[in-house]
Amino acid sequence: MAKQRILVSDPISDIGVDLLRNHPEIEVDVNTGLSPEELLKIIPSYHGLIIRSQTKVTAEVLAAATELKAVGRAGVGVDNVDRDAATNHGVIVMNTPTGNTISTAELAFTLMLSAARNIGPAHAGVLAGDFPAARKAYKGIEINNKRLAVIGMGRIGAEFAKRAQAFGMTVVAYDPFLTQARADQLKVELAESPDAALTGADVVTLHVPMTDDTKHIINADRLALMNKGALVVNCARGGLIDEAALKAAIESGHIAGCGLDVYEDEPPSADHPLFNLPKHVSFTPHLGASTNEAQENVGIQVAEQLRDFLTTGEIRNAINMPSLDAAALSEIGGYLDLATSLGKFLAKLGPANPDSIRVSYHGELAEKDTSLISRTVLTGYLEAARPDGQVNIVNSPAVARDMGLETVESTITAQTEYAELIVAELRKDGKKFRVAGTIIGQSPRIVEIDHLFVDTNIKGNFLIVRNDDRPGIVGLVGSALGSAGLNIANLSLARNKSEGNALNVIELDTSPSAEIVASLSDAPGVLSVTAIEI
Ligand SMILES: NC(=O)C1=CN([C@@H]2O[C@H](COP(=O)(O)OP(=O)(O)OC[C@H]3O[C@@H](n4cnc5c(N)ncnc54)[C@H](O)[C@@H]3O)[C@@H](O)[C@H]2O)C=CC1
Ligand SMILES: O=C(O)C(=O)COP(=O)(O)O
Repeated sequence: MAKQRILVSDPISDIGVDLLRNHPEIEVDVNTGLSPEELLKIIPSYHGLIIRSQTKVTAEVLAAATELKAVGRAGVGVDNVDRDAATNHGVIVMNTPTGNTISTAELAFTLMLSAARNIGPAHAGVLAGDFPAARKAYKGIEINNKRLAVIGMGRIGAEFAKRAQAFGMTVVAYDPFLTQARADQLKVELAESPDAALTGADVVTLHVPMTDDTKHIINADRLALMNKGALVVNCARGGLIDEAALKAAIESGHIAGCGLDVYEDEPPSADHPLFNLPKHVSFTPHLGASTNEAQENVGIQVAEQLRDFLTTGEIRNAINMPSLDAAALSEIGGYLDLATSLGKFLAKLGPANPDSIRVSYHGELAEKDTSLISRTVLTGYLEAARPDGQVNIVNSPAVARDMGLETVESTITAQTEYAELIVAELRKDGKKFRVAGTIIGQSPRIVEIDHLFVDTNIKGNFLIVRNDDRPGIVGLVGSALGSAGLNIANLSLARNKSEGNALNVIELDTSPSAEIVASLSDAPGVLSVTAIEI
């Protein structure tokens, strides 16, 4: 295998970089602080890209990244990656969701306390020699017995809530994906809307991803619902807050102040409107994940994830693919080659312009997570149409969707004569065409083509011959192949008695020429000949 080249374009821990450097199949370049133009220029030669929040992985970068297979985000937020473009280009995007949870929760909590107690302005006052003036100016707010609204009760939100409860706050959460059971476990009140959470709140802290739905989730109307003298804390993403509305609410005296780690535009300019407020403000430069511990965690995790994906195909923490850890990969890995082959057989033998592609599972396989096998069948099918590497397991569902091809997966526990069976089927205008395969011993086999039982390898040069079911035709085909110097490695015959025809799956040592395929097609009694190379 040629070496996999990884570019690390934002600073990650040395331990993570060394882990990649020490792998014999990986070559790593650390090149941080690149301009967008510089990144565009060098990205075409890399298979993997490791980033934090600075590097913008735009549609333009992804279009230029012709060899790129994976982007690894050492951290949580992937709003700096054009996820749809990545998926369309077949690039997997992974993050490291757990490594910086505690650090970020701790910083957000610190920002709340700092804003409440004027730590920033008071510190500056002491250093400026204004001790008595600072003592007078910076009377604070207690958080004990106050009502905290947490918007987004995921990993960081939950850690913040635990700390707040320990400090005597009552907690209300708005998170449409939070179950009542989890809310009960966390001992938090569950609000039905952001408005309900904010009404009567003394502090709000934000822990949601930045999406079209969450942009400006904190606006003038919602700030007005909070209690007078409330605080706003944001350690998630700047765009969650309408900063102009926040500034106006603080200036009006309704909101006391804010603790912010993130800004609508980063880096913010020195004359950012919120920076000239006199008190109850605390600002940090996007430091949530910047601790020794968090950086070591996410640096190691991202390096391991990228290494494993590029060298073994294991998928962890992907945001545009189902994940597949080593255990699951070893459980279904053997079926992936079979799945590719089923897809390719469908493409060559099935009807043109089908309406849908279906994959169904019989036997024990029906109880496993088969989503990657189904994707692989689909990918094998679509690769036949786009053999230039444009389709892979990441983008095949999107490609199918764009083509209007419906994809269906089903599991059928009814037994077949095989312990496990994968059936891949194309449907068009109500008509069905199917190919089925299984693993016999250690060996994946195609065992059925269009309801006729065969037994053949999944890879090789195949000639699929349909002919009248009468004497002499197999001999005729065999001698024609022999005269063309083509050696038969395996032959599987099936007959369709009711229709009076037969199917031969002939495996050859070398691929047949177009001329021999054409001349066999014209032979008497031969109905069709298809060459498939897998
Ligand atoms: N300042 C910094 O350096 C850091 C910032 N972050 C940011 O913190 C945020 C949260 O991170 P985690 O807690 O690890 O993520 P998470 O995925 O564990 O939690 C996010 C929560 O938001 C909820 N959610 C999604 N859409 C929502 C909506 N429309 N309204 C309300 N809730 C919604 C989800 O159900 C989930 O529970 C992310 O945006 C991440 O980018 C994370 C780490 C460091
Ligand atoms: O993990 C996140 O979402 C963060 O915002 C951390 O960003 P950073 O890796 O410090 O650039």
